[in-house]
Parts: sequence; C-alpha cells; structure tokens
Amino acid sequence: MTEPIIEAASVGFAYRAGVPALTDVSLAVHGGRGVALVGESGAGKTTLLRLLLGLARPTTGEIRFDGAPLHRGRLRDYRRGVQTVFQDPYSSLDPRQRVDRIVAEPLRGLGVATGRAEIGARVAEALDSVGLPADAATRYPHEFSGGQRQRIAIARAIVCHPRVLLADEPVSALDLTTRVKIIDLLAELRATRDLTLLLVSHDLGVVATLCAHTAVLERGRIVEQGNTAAVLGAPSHPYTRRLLSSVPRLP
Ligand SMILES: Nc1ncnc2c1ncn2[C@@H]1O[C@H](COP(=O)(O)OP(=O)(O)OP(=O)(O)O)[C@@H](O)[C@H]1O
Repeated sequence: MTEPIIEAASVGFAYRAGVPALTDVSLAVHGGRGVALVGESGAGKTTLLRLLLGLARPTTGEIRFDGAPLHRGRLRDYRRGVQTVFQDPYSSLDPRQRVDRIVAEPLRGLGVATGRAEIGARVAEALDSVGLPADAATRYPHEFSGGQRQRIAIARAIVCHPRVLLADEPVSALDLTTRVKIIDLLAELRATRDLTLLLVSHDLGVVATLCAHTAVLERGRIVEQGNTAAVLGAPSHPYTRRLLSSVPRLP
C-alpha cells in the first residue's frame, strides 16, 4: 500500500498529568480513502483531530505528514494540503466578513494566491463547486440558512485544493433533509476532486455513506478499526456493538 498522507503513530496525549485523553492511538489516512472516527462523547475524537491538525503536540508518539514528523516548519505546507470543516456553521464564519472574503481567507493566509483577479476566480470556482450562486460572494453569512453556511465553510476549505478534508461532525447541527444534501456534496467533492476525507461523526449512517475505513475510539483508545462494512456490519468489540445498538436507525 502507498504511504499514508497523515498518520498518527502510537500517539498518546494528556491534558493533565496522569489523566490520558488518548493512549497508543495509531491511525493512517491514505489518499483517496474516506476514514471515519467514531466514538461516544468524551472518547477523544476532537483531541485526536487537534493533534492531527498540529494544534497540540502528542505527549508520546508522533503525527506524520507524507511520512515525516509534523513540526512547526512544515505547518504551512500541511495547511495547504489539509483543511477543516467544523460542526457549527453559525460560529465558524465571521459574521462581519463578506462571503468572498471568508472563502478567500486560506488563499491569502497561505499565500496561495494574491492578485485580486485570481482570488476572485478561485472563490467563484469554489462557490460553484459547493452549489452556491455566484452572487453569494457579495453577501454576509446571516443571509444564509444553516445548510448554505456549511456550504460556505466547505467552499473555504476546498478553495486551495487541499488533498485532505478533516470534518468534525460536519452535519450534526443541520436538520435531516439538509444533512442528506451536505453528505451528497461531500461525496461528490471526494469523487470529483480526489479529496480524502477524515470524518469525525457519531452518526453511523453518515460514516457508512462516506467512509470505507472506520476506527472506533473508546476512552482514548482505538478498540477496533478496518473496513467500514465489516466494522459496522459485524463488530467484534463489545463497545462497537453498544455504539451500534444506541443508534435508532441503521443504514
Ligand atoms: N481542554 C481540555 N482540558 C482538559 N480536559 C479536556 C479538554 N478537552 C477535552 N478534555 C477531556 O479529554 C477527553 C476527550 O475529550 P474530546 O473532546 O476529545 O472527546 P470527543 O470524543 O471529541 O467528545 P465529543 O463528541 O463530546 O466532542 C474527555 O475526557 C475530556 O473531558
């Protein structure tokens, strides 16, 4: 198999000494493959995502990007290649900024594009890719619904053509119909842009739709991981079975 784009290698992390939030976590995100991270509240999903983003450093083990340890000097390259979408489309967009400015932020911040014309063209392309009309660019976040705001957040994440999208519960704040549309959009972007998805979700239906590989986290440890159909279809660990039985509707 090819080298993973992002890898957590035997990662441990503690917010307070003696109270581990993550223990010996190994997870590989390969290009072209959707990876889901599931687990109950408090299992350590967000903590792992923060480490994968370089926002915190593991206490033990390491995070690797293209096979080499992720350290300060490589963060800019990393950010170009790895972008994020968060759960809440209301708090993740600055209400005082116009949509074109919001979507252009990674282009400016990472120095990917500087000229006005180029930035404008890239923003227009990103808005189009997420199914928003061109005039969305000149409006403000409060003029949009929750689903449309999440499209804006996704446009911002894909504007610099990243290789990986880390999505932390990207649809859990949305109503059911909107959820389905955003899941369809993520599936489409994955296919058309060769985007690799790392998805944190407690919604196993979403996971089954978008990710071929699933890792189950319980109290900071990965208790099971593998092909999604196998993990969700015939879970070998009692915790995964409990997690499945707590879901009212299965795919
Ligand atoms: N800033 C912090 N300081 C101290 N402990 C923390 C902090 N953030 C998280 N924790 C603890 O680390 C553990 C893992 O939390 P984390 O937020 O990663 O879980 P999660 O799986 O993302 O949960 P949720 O689905 O509720 O977001 C929990 O025991 C939590 O209480």
